[in-house]
Amino acid sequence: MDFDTGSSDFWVFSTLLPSSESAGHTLYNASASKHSSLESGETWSINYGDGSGASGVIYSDRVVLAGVTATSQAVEAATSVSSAFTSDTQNDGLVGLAFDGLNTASPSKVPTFFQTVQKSLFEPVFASALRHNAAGTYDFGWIDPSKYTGKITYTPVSNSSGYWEITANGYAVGSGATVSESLTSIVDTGTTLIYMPDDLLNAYYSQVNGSSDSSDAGGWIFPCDATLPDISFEIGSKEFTVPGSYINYSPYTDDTCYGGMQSSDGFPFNVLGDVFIKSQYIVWAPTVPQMGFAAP
Ligand SMILES: O[C@H]1CN[C@@H](c2nc(-c3ccc(C(F)(F)F)cc3)no2)C1
Repeated sequence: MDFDTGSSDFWVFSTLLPSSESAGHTLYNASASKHSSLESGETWSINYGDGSGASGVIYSDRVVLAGVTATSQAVEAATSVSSAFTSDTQNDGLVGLAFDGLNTASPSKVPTFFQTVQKSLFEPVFASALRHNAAGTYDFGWIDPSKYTGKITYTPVSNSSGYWEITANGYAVGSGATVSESLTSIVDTGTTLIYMPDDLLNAYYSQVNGSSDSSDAGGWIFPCDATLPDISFEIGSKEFTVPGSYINYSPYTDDTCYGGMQSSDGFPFNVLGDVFIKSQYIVWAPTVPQMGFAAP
């Protein structure tokens, strides 16, 4: 399952899909499930930032995820998925972890898995400990002191948009001075890269010899052997640093690489995606709402 703090639908590949769309996936079969019942009249249809999407009907069923049991969870069963989902055979559905506003169920919205279980948890929080080039973890219901160092710094979340939206107060490139700039950003585990304004990108990539904003590549590229400075974001009163090596996202040509931080120009907000999220231990507390950040 793909855990996505940028959406609020809990959906799964199902036996209701045509086999051309479900080949290679593990399928939810409501009719073979002891506790399932159709939520008649309820449908859902979602589109993601990259244009992919899925739609279907809704059952309630007993769901166990990460050892946490939802005795009656709205399970959005796909009857149609876009080709990108069919091709991503590592993924049999999405666990939306954002707020109500983004749920696509109609005519009535349905709760996310976390909304269903949060009252039963030791603490109504979940925490992400994603890692660079290594498996990460999500914890539900508790904060694991073995996964972070120092103090957790909390910052308020604005959830009126349905997203985990925070405002960073500035940034620093490498060991440079902090530039004060209000950066309204969503923190989205389902988005891979960091997306920030052009002035920040120019300040950053100007420190990378041979970098350029390439229309062919669709963003900033640089020589793969370039030394990349760290980028720090000021959240609350503290700096949270992404190691420069995380900004070397992927090879573009034999010797040029594509940046893990690209332009948010034209977006309704900036995005702190996985390139940022995996540099921190993050506590997600929807009942406040607030988020906590600590170095891993
Ligand atoms: O919409 C925003 C909400 N969070 C971001 C997000 N995007 C996806 C996604 C997952 C899998 C695929 C596919 F398998 F390749 F199709 C595509 C998109 N999951 O979260 C963007």
